[in-house]
Amino acid sequence: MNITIFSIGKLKEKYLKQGIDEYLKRLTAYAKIEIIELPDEKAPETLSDIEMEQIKQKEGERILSKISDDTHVIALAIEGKMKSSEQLADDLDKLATYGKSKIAFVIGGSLGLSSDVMKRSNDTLSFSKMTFPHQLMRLILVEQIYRAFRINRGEPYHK
Ligand SMILES: C[S@@+](CC[C@H](N)C(=O)[O-])C[C@H]1O[C@@H](n2cnc3c(N)ncnc32)[C@H](O)[C@@H]1O
Repeated sequence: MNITIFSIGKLKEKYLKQGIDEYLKRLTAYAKIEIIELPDEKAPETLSDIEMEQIKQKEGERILSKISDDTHVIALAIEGKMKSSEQLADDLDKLATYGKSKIAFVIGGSLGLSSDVMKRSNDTLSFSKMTFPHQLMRLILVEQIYRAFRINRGEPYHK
């Protein structure tokens, strides 16, 4: 399985980078996984609704230009579907069974994902009603992908 995580904005915090690198290393035993970081648009504090939409639109175009038609896209969104770790594991297992080998997870920038990205997405994933910073979201996501593979292989992992 080829998993790509598209993420808007730079990863700046060293402690998060170390955590993400650790899970990426562990994941090499299960899948080909890479993170593609795409530049964010400057978003000053005071923006009109139209300006916010334009920013999301531009960031969304950057994401969509990198995604091939045969990719199964899962958008991370607060208002997305909440799933257990076992459900995510089952989703990945089913995708592999049905021959879907290219999976993309998409993490938005400070304003979230554009409507075009949401439309292109085959599924959505919410990690709760809380808002997480995109950098931390990456770490949580790679841990959950790792957990999913461990569950699917029946391998022990701390509960
Ligand atoms: C700082 S958040 C954006 C917040 C923005 N106001 C919104 O409503 O989407 C940056 C990105 O992290 C991801 N994210 C943050 N919290 C999340 C959550 N609880 N569940 C799923 N994704 C989340 C989403 O992809 C979001 O676009």
